[in-house]
Amino acid sequence: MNPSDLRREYKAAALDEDSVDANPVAQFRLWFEQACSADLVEPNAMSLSTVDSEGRPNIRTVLLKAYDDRGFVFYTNYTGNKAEEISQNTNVALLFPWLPLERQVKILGRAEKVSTAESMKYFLSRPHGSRLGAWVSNQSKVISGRKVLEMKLEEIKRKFADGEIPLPDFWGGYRVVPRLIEFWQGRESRLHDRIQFEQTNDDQWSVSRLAP
Ligand SMILES: Cc1cc2nc3c(=O)[nH]c(=O)nc-3n(C[C@H](O)[C@H](O)[C@H](O)COP(=O)(O)O)c2cc1C
Repeated sequence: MNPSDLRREYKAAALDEDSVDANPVAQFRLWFEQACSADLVEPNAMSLSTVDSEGRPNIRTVLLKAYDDRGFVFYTNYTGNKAEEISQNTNVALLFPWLPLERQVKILGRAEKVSTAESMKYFLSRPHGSRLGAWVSNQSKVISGRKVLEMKLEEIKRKFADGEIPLPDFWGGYRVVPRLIEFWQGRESRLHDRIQFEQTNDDQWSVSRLAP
């Protein structure tokens, strides 16, 4: 298939300054609920972009696990590449590609670790296998083969055979505190709607429409 032959008009919906919620987190909630109701695969999947110490970007998918006016939370290993990059530069970007709804949401902000209590609460809510998995994976490190993971899993199972699986001290959440949130709704003839919220100095949100 030639990618230049792939073409589709976006006609599903519109977004304008009058109908958008004045609070971008409330607007996010509306679209997130619609993404969940539309049965999208992993509606909470988002691309997370970081930069390394030399300003080179990196990207990967993570899962949104909580959000409110304070920001957008995901969980990960605190020793992997993304954590290393965040420790050097807290500026990150998130992107939700809700393509069947002809929508994307972009969030720019600063990543900060959530409290241990918050990570603990989430960790204990995870299924048994996921809790074991957090202990097994030395995230982002080169390993000689899958066997390494399987052997480590057996070791960890033996170690915690008699009780609860505790929160590893190298695992937890980050909250992305937003300074900019953009809602993109596809429209006909590529004249898409882009409504951008930007944080002002007095903690308010200023709203603008951007050209597509
Ligand atoms: C659908 C999907 C969901 C994912 N969710 C997470 C997640 O919530 N946390 C995480 O650490 N990695 C998650 N991953 C794996 C990451 O994309 C990535 O491979 C991993 O975090 C290592 O990234 P890093 O080496 O840049 O630190 C997910 C991958 C996919 C495809």
